[in-house]
Amino acid sequence: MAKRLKDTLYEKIMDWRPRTERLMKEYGNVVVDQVTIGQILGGMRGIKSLVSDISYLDPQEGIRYRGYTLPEVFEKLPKAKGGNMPLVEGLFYLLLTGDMPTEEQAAEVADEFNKRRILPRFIYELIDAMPCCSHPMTIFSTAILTLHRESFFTKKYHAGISKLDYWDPTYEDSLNLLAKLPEIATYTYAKLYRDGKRIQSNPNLDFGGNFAHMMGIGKPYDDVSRMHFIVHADHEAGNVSAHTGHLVASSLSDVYLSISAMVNGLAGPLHGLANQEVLRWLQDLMDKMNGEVPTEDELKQFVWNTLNSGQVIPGFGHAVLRKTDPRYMLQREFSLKNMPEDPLFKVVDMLYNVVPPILLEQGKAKNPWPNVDAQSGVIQWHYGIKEYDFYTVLFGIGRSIGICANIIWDRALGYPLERPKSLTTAILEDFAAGKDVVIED
Ligand SMILES: CC(=O)SCCNC(=O)CCNC(=O)[C@H](O)C(C)(C)COP(=O)(O)OP(=O)(O)OC[C@H]1O[C@@H](n2cnc3c(N)ncnc32)[C@H](O)[C@@H]1OP(=O)(O)O
Ligand SMILES: O=C([O-])CC(=O)C(=O)O
Repeated sequence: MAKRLKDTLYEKIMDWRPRTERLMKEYGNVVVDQVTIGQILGGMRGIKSLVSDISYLDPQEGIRYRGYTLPEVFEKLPKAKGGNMPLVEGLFYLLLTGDMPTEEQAAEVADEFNKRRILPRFIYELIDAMPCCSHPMTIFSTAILTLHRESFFTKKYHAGISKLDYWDPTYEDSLNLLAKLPEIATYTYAKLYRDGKRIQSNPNLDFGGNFAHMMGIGKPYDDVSRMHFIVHADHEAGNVSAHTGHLVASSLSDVYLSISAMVNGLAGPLHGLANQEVLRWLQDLMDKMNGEVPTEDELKQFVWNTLNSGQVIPGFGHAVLRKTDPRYMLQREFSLKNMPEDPLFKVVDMLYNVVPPILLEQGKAKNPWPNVDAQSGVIQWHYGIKEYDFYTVLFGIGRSIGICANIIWDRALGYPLERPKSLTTAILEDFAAGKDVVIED
């Protein structure tokens, strides 16, 4: 019998703690980076000031989860029965422990999720009570926030638990929350777009398979869901959603408060919501073309019109990446294999060639290449989810997996309250003038 996940995690935590403690005690004064006025005013781009061992983003290569590139993750994780894609449960095991799980280890996570997936009645009532025009992300975030009253961490904290044990109830909260997300999302979808007609969850299915089942969409949507959740799980610690989750958790807000906050960050159009924006923008284009696939010249004109009206091209550019996003490539390969004749995919594929030279010619974007959001929505559209407002909820489910793993480790390693120092414009002007500015730490 393999060791239980929680025991494995505990051992890893005990091994890791001395590394962090030693860095802090013996090397706390080693300089890693310097900060310029441009960075302070420019959204802190490039400042090396966060730590996460769950994933690492190389500007050229893209994301690695626990050292594995995405193709390696997809190749090595245990696959779902009757599907071609890996189990989301296995990904959670990998992100949490750094070990590639066996089938048995992934099955243990599936079992844990299954035991915890039932939603309290008040969440259904809450979703039912939301105004009909609410954005699905608002409902998703509110439902997660409302689950806060279930927090095991908060109860333990009030009971006086030791700091060294914070990770344990955080782990329990994380599993309890992750297990419930597919039900929250699919109930929201049914309520908003299917007159409340929901499909009950099937405890015999895996996370992705059950999600597809509750959405009422047949194969290969189970694999599409698994791929989607895995691809979106983590993108190191500085992106808006991950950073928000970490920041809020740093005040010892529990996982429900932290994940609800991270979902709100994800819901912005420069971040996760860009996948919805891509579809909105493409639909606008298709309307103008009366449903016909545009010619390359028409597409170029549409891209220029968007730029000339002062808007961004959704799904292109990135704050860190300087090459085409491997998450884009992975989904593109899936599309070429499974839906090459989809008219919308054909336009997305044309954009792949058309947009980068235009962004280069415009000369503003540091990265003219497509990101994950340029490809994810068109796959959902192809398999029948045309309500693109819903797409970022799917992103949110995936991202919660990575951020819960991050928050558990934040607690395990005792990362403190996050509180950088802010300055005034006048102080920056003094720095700019070369004055001898002294600011007490
Ligand atoms: C999951 C994700 O979050 S992936 C990103 C999803 N977001 C999008 O796809 C939205 C479109 N892309 C963008 O707006 C940007 O590329 C971002 C927000 C992702 C990154 O922003 P930054 O790090 O500031 O990008 P960068 O340094 O290249 O920006 C420089 C200039 O190029 C512009 N630019 C960057 N990308 C684009 C784009 N896709 N279309 C038009 N202009 C762009 C910026 O708006 C900025 O203009 P400004 O000087 O007038 O302010
Ligand atoms: O890394 C970023 O800034 C944005 C992104 O692609 C993500 O969070 O998935």
